[in-house]
Amino acid sequence: MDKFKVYGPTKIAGTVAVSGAKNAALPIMAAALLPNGALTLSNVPQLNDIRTLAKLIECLGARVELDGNVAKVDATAVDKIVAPYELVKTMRASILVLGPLLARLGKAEVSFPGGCAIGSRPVDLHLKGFEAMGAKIDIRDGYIVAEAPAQGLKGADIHFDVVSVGATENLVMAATLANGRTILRNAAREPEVVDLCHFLNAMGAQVSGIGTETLVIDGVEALHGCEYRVVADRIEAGTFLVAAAATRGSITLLDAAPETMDVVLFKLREAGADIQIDGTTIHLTMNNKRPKAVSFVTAPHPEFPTDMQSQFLAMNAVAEGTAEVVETIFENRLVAAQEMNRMGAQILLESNTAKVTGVESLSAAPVMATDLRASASLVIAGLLASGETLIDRIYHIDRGYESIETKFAQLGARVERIK
Ligand SMILES: CC(=O)N[C@H]1[C@@H](OP(=O)(O)OP(=O)(O)OC[C@H]2O[C@@H](n3ccc(=O)[nH]c3=O)[C@H](O)[C@@H]2O)O[C@H](CO)[C@@H](O)[C@@H]1O
Ligand SMILES: C=C(OP(=O)(O)O)C(=O)O
Repeated sequence: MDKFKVYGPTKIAGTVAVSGAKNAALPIMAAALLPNGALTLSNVPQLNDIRTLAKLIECLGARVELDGNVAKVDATAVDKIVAPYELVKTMRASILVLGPLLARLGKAEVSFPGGCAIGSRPVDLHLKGFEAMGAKIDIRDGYIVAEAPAQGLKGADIHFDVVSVGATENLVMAATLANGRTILRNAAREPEVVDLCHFLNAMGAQVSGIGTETLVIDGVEALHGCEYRVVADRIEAGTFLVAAAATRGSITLLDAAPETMDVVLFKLREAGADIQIDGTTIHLTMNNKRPKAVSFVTAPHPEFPTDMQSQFLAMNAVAEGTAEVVETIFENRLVAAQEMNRMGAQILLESNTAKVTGVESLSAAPVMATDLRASASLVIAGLLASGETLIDRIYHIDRGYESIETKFAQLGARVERIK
């Protein structure tokens, strides 16, 4: 299993380009099962999760070509309905083939998904939504076995009890080819959901209310191929900005989507960062100052994203003052705190709250990455610590960050992969 050796302390300084968003590219590739005709997707990040999803849609009968950051997909011949455990187990987003398969072929058998161990992550909202559209759902041998009525899924008025990115995505995809109108209430408004909806419309779908909590989808007969560019990754961008802020450094991010990052930019400014935005370029400098501790509560978009919580925890660990970080989305997502404490941080965990008292500096220790963003936060902690921090289980990072060690090298930091 690969490890990272991070050399610290170091200060981030330099320019780096932001990749396409993993969490937009994944649903978009699942939605690529919907149309008759060829698709060309650009700005697709080169990640293990993308390769896994490519394999998954290939095994359902799609033709997929991954070439650098371009994915060509032709799902005209899709005819298989089983998404097998071996592919689905590593990745949460695999559940997103369920909606497109049901809409396109009227049947699907999808293994229960894996993904980061950040909580129990049920899929009840997805299944309830499909049932409201007329599907029959059974659970057999660890698989979700779903079947649409003979005449196809029917439009429905669905209210989500909890805001769910995945359930919104799955249902919006299924609704594009359903009979009649579907209304999704209390829908997720994350930029990745917005990007998926724009992609669906580029293929001829009729989705309105995009970016609001009520999505209205009028089913169409068929979707067609198109060319589409995936939105920039706001979480990758945020991760590099926090690394710069925590290390009292400066950074220029190219190809970013600052309009998707309001609350993160706001919190970084509260921490003392000087941030300038020029189109898709973001400049941040700390003017060599220590960051100030910032408190926040994670919640669905447009509130503070849970996927940025651990990185801010690392910054708070060395910030001036104290902060309270409350995680409301996933019950097991503050685990990086314990690893940071082993590096000298002072973080007190009480249920879903982390109370952080900033210390002057951290010291290197062997640590274990337990999920994707926790891993990224441990890299940031490693940059802050004096000595060589060895991070185990970095396969999580490879699921979600394109060439992270190369990008850190461009920023003057030494993050070495040990095979
Ligand atoms: C591949 C992808 O895009 N992953 C993102 C997606 O995950 P994912 O789509 O899994 O997250 P959801 O938005 O669905 O989860 C939000 C909350 O709803 C709960 N829930 C969800 C579905 C369901 O059927 N029942 C239920 O109770 C979850 O347990 C969680 O507490 O959104 C999360 C929240 O922004 C992000 O952290 C993940 O990075
Ligand atoms: C939790 C994440 O990913 P996944 O939903 O794929 O586990 C993430 O991107 O931070």
